[in-house]
Amino acid sequence: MRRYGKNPDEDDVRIRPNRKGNRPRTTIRPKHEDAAEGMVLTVDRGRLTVLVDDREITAMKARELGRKSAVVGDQVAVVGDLSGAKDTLARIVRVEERSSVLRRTADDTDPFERVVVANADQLAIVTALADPEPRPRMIDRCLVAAYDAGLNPLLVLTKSDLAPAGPLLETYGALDLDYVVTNRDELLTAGADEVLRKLTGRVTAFVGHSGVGKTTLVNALVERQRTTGHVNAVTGRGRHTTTSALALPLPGDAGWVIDTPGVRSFGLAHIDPSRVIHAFPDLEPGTVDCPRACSHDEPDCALDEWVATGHAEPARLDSLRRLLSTRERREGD
Ligand SMILES: Nc1nc2c(ncn2[C@@H]2O[C@H](COP(=O)(O)OP(=O)(O)OP(=O)(O)O)[C@@H](O)[C@H]2O)c(=O)[nH]1
Ligand SMILES: [Zn+2]
Repeated sequence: MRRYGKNPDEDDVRIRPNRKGNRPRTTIRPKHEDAAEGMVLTVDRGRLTVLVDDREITAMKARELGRKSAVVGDQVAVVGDLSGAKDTLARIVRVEERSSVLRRTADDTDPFERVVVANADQLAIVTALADPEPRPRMIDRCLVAAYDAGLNPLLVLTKSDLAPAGPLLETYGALDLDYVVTNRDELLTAGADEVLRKLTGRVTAFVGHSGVGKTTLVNALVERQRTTGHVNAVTGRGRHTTTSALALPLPGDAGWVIDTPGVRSFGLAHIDPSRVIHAFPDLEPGTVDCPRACSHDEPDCALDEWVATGHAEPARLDSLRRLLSTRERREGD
């Protein structure tokens, strides 16, 4: 089930005045200076849905982009028919520089490494507290992917009616993670405000295994828009067509949720330990005395001394080492 808010037949799209209308034209980009900027909402076999102002436009890559791909979350420049009318097709002539990339490494079922989402700043790791049982290995892998990509990890623990969150949170205590605990009844009666607070002002990519309640949660987050009257053009099209990620706006321009169906965990072969350690500012300075290309889990690693001399908590080093060791495990662990 993937429902998300809007009835595709509703024709209630509110067009806002062009917020960028008075932006001075730049002379730095002589080509396509008339291009409009937009955000990629979803990708379906070469057709991209791009939000330009408040219009959903179908576009394809211009030939000049070559092999460069545009993914969900990308800011792109589009030219051509930008009306968003049926059967029109605009062209993407430029993909703007990305502030972050969330990658998926090649695995058995998909031989290509891909960028899954661009420009996210948070990764929501959706895990049920029971049914299905939490899989700490999977959470660890997602954490490593988040740290590697420079995204803030957010643990979203669902189905709190079935089991307490305490034991799982204890496992991650040393990481001082952002988290939120929720369940379906609460979402349906009290609303999703508590979760929304963690998403406000951010672009959050959601990952989670099948059955953890991700759809229930995302629906609750997006559903509210109907009742608040903030209508968006995003959710009508392309919803059921694709396994691509899908960007959904939060009510009141509060941020974006990017659902990533089919991305249940991350292959981690591409991950560079030094980028992961960057997420451990208390440990990072201790690595200056490490041997070159230290795995940080070897006898000469300087982090043992760093912790022994009281610069950081031993539990933090344990957590870091546990995370780094997940790189050797297979996807699906
Ligand atoms: N007990 C309980 N069940 C829940 C809760 N949230 C969702 N469920 C049930 O768990 C099942 C999976 O929920 P979904 O929201 O479809 O989960 P999903 O992660 O999107 O799973 P897929 O649709 O398979 O990708 C459904 O039967 C839901 O009714 C909850 O908070 N508590
Ligand atoms: Zn080291």
